[in-house]
Parts: sequence; structure tokens; C-alpha cells
Amino acid sequence: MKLEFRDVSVGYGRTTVVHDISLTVPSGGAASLMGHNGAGKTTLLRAAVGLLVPRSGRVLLDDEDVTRLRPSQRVKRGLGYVPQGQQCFPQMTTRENLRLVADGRARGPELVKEVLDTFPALTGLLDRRAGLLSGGQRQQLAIARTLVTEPRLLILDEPTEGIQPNVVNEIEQVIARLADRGDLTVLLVEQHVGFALRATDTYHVIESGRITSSGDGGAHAIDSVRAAMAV
Ligand SMILES: Nc1ncnc2c1ncn2[C@@H]1O[C@H](COP(=O)(O)OP(=O)(O)OP(=O)(O)O)[C@@H](O)[C@H]1O
Repeated sequence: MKLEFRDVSVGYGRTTVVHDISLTVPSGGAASLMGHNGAGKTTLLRAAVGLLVPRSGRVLLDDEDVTRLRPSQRVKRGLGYVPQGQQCFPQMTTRENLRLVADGRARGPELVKEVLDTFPALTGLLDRRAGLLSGGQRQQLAIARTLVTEPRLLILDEPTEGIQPNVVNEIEQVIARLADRGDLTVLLVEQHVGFALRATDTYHVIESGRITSSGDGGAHAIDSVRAAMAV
């Protein structure tokens, strides 16, 4: 599913945080969004998801203007969002967290099986409460829950933030595989520049709410990104 921001400005109250951003992630493509804390990355993602309404500009999914659609209507069209902070229901087990999303879907049980293939680490944790999982395990569960909705566009906000270094690699590999799938469009906000560039085919650097640098992903881009972020 193609995601497009056209001249999007968005903020909170009277403050505009993101200014006139235009950016397209083509169907099946994978883009990363990098920038310092407070640059406006999460704010832009919230406009894509429908949690914030832009003060000007438009958001399009597969060329449909969804700027005024609620998040649930965008989810029905194939948008999946994994917010910051490994969000799950802590009192519920891993299985219950997955079932909550799967129940009511014709392919529910099959989908749960599929995501457990993607995240084998969760298989042994099905009866454990999500609140007792490690940060890395909870992040895998958060991504798995979103995948159960069969998104065609996956938006991930700093999935490796606050995760122990030894588990970061595991999460990175899963995201790289998802970005590689071809039938899933990925927009990734990530602080680990090396990983973001390996996992995605284009990058955008955002500073003070404006895109200051864009280019093709891949390891060769690391110096350009670091230079853009050092400004
Ligand atoms: N709910 C809010 N109300 C008011 N201002 C906010 C709100 N959320 C974020 N901001 C402000 O908007 C600006 C951009 O924040 P945003 O969270 O989009 O940045 P970010 O690039 O995602 O940074 P981080 O890496 O810290 O998540 C910051 O100045 C922040 O203080």
C-alpha cells in the first residue's frame, strides 16, 4: 500500500511541529525516518495514523485521501501501527494479547500461527503475562499483534528503543525481513542509523519538523545521514 504525505503541517495546540512535509513510500517499499529527539518524527507518524489531524496538507493511502478518516478506518484499509513503548495489555498473557486481535477474523488462528513463525521466541511465552516479559519480548509481541491484522502498510516508531542490546539484533532481523517481503510497505522511525539503512531502501532525515536530507538506503548512505544529523 502506498503512503503519501502532501505538504503536511501538523502540531499540538497552537504549535506547529511538522512543516510542509511531502514524502512518498511506494507500495512494497521501505523507508526510514531519522532525526534527533523532538524533531517531529512521532508527530508525522501520528498524522499518518490519524491520531493527529494536519492543519494543512493531505495524507493518502493508495491515492485515497484519508486525511479526515479516523484511525480505525485507516486500519480497515490496511494500516498497522506499532507505537513507541512496546504497548501490550500487561495483565493478559501473550496468547490472550494475540487472540484479542485475532478473534473475529476468519483467518484468526492461522494468523496467530503465522506470527509465531515470525517470532519463534514468543511460542514458549504464550502463557506468560505480557507485563512479565522482557522489553524485547514485549516489543516482539507488540509487532506480532499488529501483524495479526494483516497490514499492507506497517508503521513502526522506534522499535528498538529501550531494548537490551542482545535482543536488538533479533528485532532488527525481523523488521529487515518484513521490509524485504515486497507485499508490505514499511515506514520505520529508528535511532540506530546503521540498522535503519540496512533495513530500508530510502531514508529521510527530519530536523525541526522539516526534511533536510533524503536518499537511497544501504550501508553506503551512513556518512550522508550522519552528516545531515550533525547539522
Ligand atoms: N502531546 C504533545 N503535546 C504538545 N507537544 C508535543 C506533544 N508530543 C510532542 N510534542 C512536541 O512536539 C515536538 C516533536 O515531538 P515528536 O515526539 O514528534 O519528536 P520525535 O522526533 O518523535 O522525538 P523522539 O525521538 O523524542 O520521540 C517536541 O518539541 C515535543 O515536545
